[in-house]
Amino acid sequence: MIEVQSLTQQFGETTAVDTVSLTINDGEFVLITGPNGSGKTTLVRHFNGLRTPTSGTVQVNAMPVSEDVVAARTAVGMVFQHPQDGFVAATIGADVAFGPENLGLSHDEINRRVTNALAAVNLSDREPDRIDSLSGGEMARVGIAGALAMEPDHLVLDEPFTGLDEPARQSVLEHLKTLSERGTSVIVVTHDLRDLIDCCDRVIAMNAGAVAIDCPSTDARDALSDAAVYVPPVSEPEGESEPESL
Ligand SMILES: Nc1ncnc2c1ncn2[C@@H]1O[C@H](COP(=O)(O)OP(=O)(O)OP(=O)(O)O)[C@@H](O)[C@H]1O
Repeated sequence: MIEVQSLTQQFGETTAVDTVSLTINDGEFVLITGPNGSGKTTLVRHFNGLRTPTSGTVQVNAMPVSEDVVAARTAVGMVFQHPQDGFVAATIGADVAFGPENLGLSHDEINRRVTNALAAVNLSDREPDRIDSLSGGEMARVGIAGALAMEPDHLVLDEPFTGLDEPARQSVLEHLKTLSERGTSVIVVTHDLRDLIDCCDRVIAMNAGAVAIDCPSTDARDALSDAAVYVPPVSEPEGESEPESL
């Protein structure tokens, strides 16, 4: 469980996160949406201690993040945009294996995790390929695979679908649904609600650092439409979405 209590993050005059309290239960699939600059990324960076709160607390699995950042980083996997900044190895296979290797797992277990993670992002059998030969979308998929291979209790993905083609998007989405059904909390920060809204359990919309909407996914279309957030229909082709506003 991730519990956020009265979390505030100030950057100079800017209040990026404003007194946010929320709980994310094990196995919940949560979308966090909202306009640019509404505080989504700053909020989720607190889930594994990448930021220090101005005030308030975050607890992961009942342990304050500030008291055990290592435990929080083990429990909460993060996938950010620009994964190339975090690559540590020359090939896809070596990079995805790097995290599990550091957990001291057996060779067979590492292989199992790498194989599953690469299958989830449609990169099966690409272990030997050099990272520096990949396209942007392929790099994004390797970044996701690296986090999946860690099999964290909670998985946070910030705009994970940017640059992914539709088969890769569907494959990752299916994998995230399965993870959540098996008890992993999945938290996706996105502007691209499309079919995600029908796959998740809950939608949180932020505005000006605060939680503006927090509702079950079944109520989300009405709630977001009342708040003037544009939700494209499921069948709408890519590229025809209008920007959302809140
Ligand atoms: N390191 C920082 N230093 C100063 N201001 C920051 C920093 N990080 C974020 N901010 C500010 O905090 C506010 C919230 O930013 P944040 O990136 O959390 O929003 P977001 O909802 O994730 O936006 P986007 O949809 O554009 O990714 C913005 O006004 C941003 O400029």
